[in-house]
Amino acid sequence: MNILDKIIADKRKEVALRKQLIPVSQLEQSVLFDRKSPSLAQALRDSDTGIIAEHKRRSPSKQVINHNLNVQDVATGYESAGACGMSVLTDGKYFGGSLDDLLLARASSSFPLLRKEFMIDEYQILEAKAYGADVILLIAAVLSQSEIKSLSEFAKTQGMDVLLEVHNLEELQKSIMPSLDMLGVNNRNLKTFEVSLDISKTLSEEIPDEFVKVSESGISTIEAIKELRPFGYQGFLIGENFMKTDNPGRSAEAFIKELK
Ligand SMILES: O=P(O)(O)OC[C@@H](O)[C@@H](O)c1c[nH]c2ccccc12
Repeated sequence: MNILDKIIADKRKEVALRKQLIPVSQLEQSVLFDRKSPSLAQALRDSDTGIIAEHKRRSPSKQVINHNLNVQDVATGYESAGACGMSVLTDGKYFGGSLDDLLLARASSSFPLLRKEFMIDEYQILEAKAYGADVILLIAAVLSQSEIKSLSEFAKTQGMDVLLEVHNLEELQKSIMPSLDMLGVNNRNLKTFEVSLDISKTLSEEIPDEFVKVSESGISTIEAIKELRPFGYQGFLIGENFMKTDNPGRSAEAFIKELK
């Protein structure tokens, strides 16, 4: 079993239990449920920098990134740095995150928040909303075409933006559909952890113009972004490069300033 299969097997068990613990009717009572979600896709279109900054304590590829931070400070820092939005890892076992991280980020910011999670069930979309997210991620490597369709259409009925992530042409071709807002190319292979920006470059021409193009992972320099922009990318998802520092907000601020 590769790591991605393991993550999904664990996630199925987790979601089954969560559904029993907190029924949908209770999620819908969240005061955050009736918020109007700001659009990340629109923020990226309107931006001249396009940074989506991530909160990630650890990952299967890097055991420890940073365990000393407070997610509220990170959210405040990213927002005042001028990031278009923030991605919050909510998976506990592999990434050290939680739904509470999302809630705490929401409590101290008002920019678009992406729930970074392995989504396999509509229930998780309602959870995302109840805990303050505006955007969901769908990963083509772990979903069928019909799952992508039903989950993305459901998210749209909830007023949320959808970022669909691919890593190769086959995943991209099965995924293109009108219920997506952004297409993300993950430069990291989630099965082998190999990173190459060339993936973003080669897949870019296959992404129709109506979607906002996002390049994800392994971005640590201004040069990388300048290299990717001519391929049509308007969004850049950056985690480790900010999170490995003592003050991710300040690191993001310096990065964004230099990019302008
Ligand atoms: O830390 P990086 O290399 O800047 O990467 C951020 C983000 O792209 C990465 O965390 C990510 C992209 N797709 C994912 C799917 C699940 C978990 C994590 C991810």
